[in-house]
Amino acid sequence: MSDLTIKRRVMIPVRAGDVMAEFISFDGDDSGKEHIGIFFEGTQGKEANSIPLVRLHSECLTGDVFGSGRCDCGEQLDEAIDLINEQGGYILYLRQEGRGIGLYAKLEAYALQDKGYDTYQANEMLHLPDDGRDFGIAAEMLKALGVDEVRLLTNNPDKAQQLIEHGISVAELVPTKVHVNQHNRLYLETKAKRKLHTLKFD
Ligand SMILES: Nc1nc2c(ncn2[C@@H]2O[C@H](COP(=O)(O)OP(=O)(O)OP(=O)(O)O)[C@@H](O)[C@H]2O)c(=O)[nH]1
Ligand SMILES: [Zn+2]
Repeated sequence: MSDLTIKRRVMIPVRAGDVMAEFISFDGDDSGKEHIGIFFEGTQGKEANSIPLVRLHSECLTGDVFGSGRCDCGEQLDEAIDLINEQGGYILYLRQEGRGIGLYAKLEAYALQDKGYDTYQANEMLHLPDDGRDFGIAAEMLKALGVDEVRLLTNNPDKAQQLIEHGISVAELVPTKVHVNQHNRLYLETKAKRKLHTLKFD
């Protein structure tokens, strides 16, 4: 049983009102992180996809809000809104900035990357975990939402693994596009090598 319960559901017209999204808060998460569920009803109708498309999106202020070219988070979030608004499902916006190390530490890691270290070496030099994220909270959020089976939008097999370990069925892995630019190629290649992300480059 999940200890999380839904606290509030509020409709917010996003993308300048083009897309209706329901933002959902939760009670019962001791971390105080304020993870958010975002529900999209789906423009294709319920019959098209009975299993919700779900993205576990780790917060990235630089990418999500400012469109940073150092990563692909902003583009992935846009892609997720497009697809999930069509097909119906949820974005779980997880407050796991910098793969869980926080924004200030991510900036420290970026400063080291500017000296030639890769993303994972930089975290090691800061004595921080290369990935401090626990996706168990996402499974609890899904259970509170009454969702026990998902189609998961990700290139990160660890997310699916962790959901399954916490009792959520993953019916399908839906890959995200590879949003490569002149700044983030090394970051994406490192991710593919170190984290077994399934990224297909041109
Ligand atoms: N520590 C650290 N975190 C980063 C760096 N670049 C991006 N991030 C964070 O990485 C998180 C996104 O995770 P990724 O590993 O890019 O992708 P993923 O979410 O595991 O996998 P996908 O579902 O395929 O997108 C966000 O929280 C970003 O803030 C970096 O250089 N160092
Ligand atoms: Zn990012």
